[in-house]
Amino acid sequence: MSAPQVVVHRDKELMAKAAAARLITKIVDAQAARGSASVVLTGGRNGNGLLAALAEAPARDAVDWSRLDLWWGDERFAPDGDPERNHTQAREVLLDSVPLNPARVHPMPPADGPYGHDADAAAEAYAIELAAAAGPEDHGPVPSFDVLLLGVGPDTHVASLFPELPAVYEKERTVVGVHGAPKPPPTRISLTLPAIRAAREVWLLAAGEDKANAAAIALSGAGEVQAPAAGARGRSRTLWLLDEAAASQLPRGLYPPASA
Ligand SMILES: O=C(O)[C@H](O)[C@@H](O)[C@H](O)[C@H](O)COP(=O)(O)O
Repeated sequence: MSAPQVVVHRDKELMAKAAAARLITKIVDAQAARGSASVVLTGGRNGNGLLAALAEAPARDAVDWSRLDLWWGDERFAPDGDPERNHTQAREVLLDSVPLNPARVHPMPPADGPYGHDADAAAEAYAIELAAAAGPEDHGPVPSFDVLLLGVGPDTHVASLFPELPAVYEKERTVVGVHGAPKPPPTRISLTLPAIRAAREVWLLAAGEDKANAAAIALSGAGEVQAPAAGARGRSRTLWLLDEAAASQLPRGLYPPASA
């Protein structure tokens, strides 16, 4: 597992733009090297902020959108099209305005789909879909995602893995149903830490004063059960993208701010 790198930007707007530019380059390079790219999206303000910046990026269409595989790190278990769903929000800010191949876009099952209101069955179905997309060169029953994006909660949660709740202890399954999440809605679907750690690169996004404590805890050696963000590591890279407010409690000696 790669040790975290930290890049600090002046504010959340610049962080979103810089992260979008970084993601475009990563996707273009992966497509040049392997013919396609795979990215795992995250929900929340910072995750959607990155997608909105991507939609406006001058280099946006350097990406061959038809050869991009999109997955989700977590989902609020709500009916298809519900404004609360991460998939709905991603469509609104970016996905509906770029020429993706729908067969390569993999939203997590909605609550009114084939699994009804059974989040655990929906999670199992997504795990099967991931396993079907994995190849012999991949690390376990998930594809080797080029970039797995994660927003970070003020309690250090990532995806829908909340401190000390059952999902963060999962070591075998790649996708689980989440019940009683402290961040509404209470019922969710989430990749587990083993699935997150199969990614080539994991990028964690945190902006704002309310994330400063979480970033400091996760980057100062906390355990993954108490601080799930601390367990979100990529195989070859773990990158924290912060604004100055979210970086304000980091031990300066460890992570001097990079260029703003
Ligand atoms: O479904 C969700 O809510 C997200 O996937 C969640 O993990 C989010 O990324 C964090 O809670 C940070 O959210 P903010 O960026 O809005 O603080």
